[in-house]
Amino acid sequence: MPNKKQESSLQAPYTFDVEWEALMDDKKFISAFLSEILEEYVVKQRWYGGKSSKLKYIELQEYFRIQQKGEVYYGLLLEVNFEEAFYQHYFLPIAFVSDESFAEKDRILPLSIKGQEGFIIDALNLEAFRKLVYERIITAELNDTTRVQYHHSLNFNGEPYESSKFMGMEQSNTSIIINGKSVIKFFRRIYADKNPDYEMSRFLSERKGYKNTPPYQGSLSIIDTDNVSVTIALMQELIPNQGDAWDYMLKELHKVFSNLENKHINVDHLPDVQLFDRLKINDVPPQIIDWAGLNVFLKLQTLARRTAEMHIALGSEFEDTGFTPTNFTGDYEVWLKNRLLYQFQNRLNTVENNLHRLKDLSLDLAKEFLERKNEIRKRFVDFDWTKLKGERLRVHGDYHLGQVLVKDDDFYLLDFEGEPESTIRDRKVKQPPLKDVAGMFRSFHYAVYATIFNNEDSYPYSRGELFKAGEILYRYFVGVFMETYVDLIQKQNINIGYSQERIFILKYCMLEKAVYELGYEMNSRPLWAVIPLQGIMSILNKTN
Ligand SMILES: Nc1ncnc2c1ncn2[C@@H]1O[C@H](COP(=O)(O)OP(=O)(O)O)[C@@H](O)[C@H]1O
Ligand SMILES: O=P(O)(O)O[C@H]1O[C@H](CO)[C@@H](O[C@H]2O[C@H](CO)[C@@H](O)[C@H](O)[C@H]2O)[C@H](O)[C@H]1O
Repeated sequence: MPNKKQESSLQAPYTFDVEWEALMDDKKFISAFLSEILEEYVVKQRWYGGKSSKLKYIELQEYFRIQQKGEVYYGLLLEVNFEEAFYQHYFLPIAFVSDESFAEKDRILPLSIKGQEGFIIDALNLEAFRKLVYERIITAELNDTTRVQYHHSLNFNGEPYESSKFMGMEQSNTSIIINGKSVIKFFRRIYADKNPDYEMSRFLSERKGYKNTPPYQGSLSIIDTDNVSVTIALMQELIPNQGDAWDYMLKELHKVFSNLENKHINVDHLPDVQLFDRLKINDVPPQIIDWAGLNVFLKLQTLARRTAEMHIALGSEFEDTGFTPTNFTGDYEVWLKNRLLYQFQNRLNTVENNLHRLKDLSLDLAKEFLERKNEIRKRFVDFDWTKLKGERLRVHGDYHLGQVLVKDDDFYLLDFEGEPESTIRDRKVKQPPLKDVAGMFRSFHYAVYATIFNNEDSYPYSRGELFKAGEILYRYFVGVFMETYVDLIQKQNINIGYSQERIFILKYCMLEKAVYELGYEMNSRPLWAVIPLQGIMSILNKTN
């Protein structure tokens, strides 16, 4: 493939004799802007997901105008090409400002156009831009047939714009809070399709009236040159909250582990239970309730109820083929195995190449992971669709405690974009709903081990005892969640399979998730790789 990197042609001070409205048609500007300016700018952004690969060149895939009453901004769709022979698309909205005080952050380029000095900046920094997008959404025509399409839900009457600010959370997209009541999430990584977050948000809240996700309010999408609708932004109601369920769980677990000492608990005397056994609260032994407290189990029941209700809504569609439930098939089996074996090979390579970055327990577990590769591979191959009687549905796809907001005594489910590594098509494939449940169980396991590793010194127990107590607690969490989830979903006639099928799918999906997580952690926070490694071994070592 020819290297498209352009020769340097843009000289500071960057001066152009065209209006801002015509700048994007200036080929000299475009080629220099992409190769000299954006290549440096993009790689430094929090939202840029190509940091572990080598950028080759950037192309402008397309651009569109975001405009109102003579006020013009450009939405750029950038195609970032990598030396490793793949590419990613990113959305970057740009504005030209002549007042330096508007260009304090995310300044991309100083330039002079038609004698007017100023800066190109990321338009999201500009209140006028955020206001414009909000106003265009709330005043959108019902059937917008233009290329840049704004949409608002008929359930939503947008109030006049008053204020906006960045959400300010650690996130891979960029969310803006409007009037303290709405959130507009501008997707940064763009796929040539409707974003699953948009599709699921609209389907669940607008079409099915599911209450425990932020109601869909509106969106911005473009019709690209191939006539495909590409989601650029999603607007939802802001849910006032007390943080996410991950932080909530870590606080609860710290109390539970501290109780080991406070309540003089001998870990060897804690009653145990089989993983996946269904438990009503009354089935949880008094010693366990005394140790962990009743509240956390009640909360898990609520979370299980909200999860089941989400799947009941997702399984109740009979018209829109993107959502209608379906069965297991041979094609699904081939797709699944190909994907998982490819992912597993990638994880083996990542671990092999990064062993030098691991030590102590991580290193021991990573070596065991490599030694047991054939056993793991066999588990992935051991999937026979003819034995499975349950349904497949559209699912959350990346369900974990960090995707759940805590509000009073209830939970709200967020971020239906799916696993960041999967292709957009793979994210829309219907899956057993237990895949989400398995994701949540992995998250419980994560939270248990994160609590132990974060606070080990403050619990006067050996690591072996803490692991043992943690695994027991985890099994009770799983059991209580299972009982509420399975009971509710079966009452609503969603077929998640017979008892052995359910356990098979949960184990299969948990191994899949833990292997996925191993790659995620090795790439983003290697110190955490010990948690999925511990999870993989705990799944492999379970005999039943
Ligand atoms: N509608 C909402 N109401 C309240 N907080 C929200 C809402 N949407 C997102 N958030 C907050 O922003 C964070 C990031 O949102 P998320 O959709 O997960 O973005 P990303 O896809 O960029 O990770 C969430 O964890 C949550 O704390
Ligand atoms: O929230 P994202 O959609 O970006 O999901 C990615 O990042 C998650 C971490 O923030 C990662 O989740 C893993 O770590 C969580 C604790 O931080 C834990 O609760 C999850 O169970 C575990 O999978 C997720 O896998 C990744 O896709």
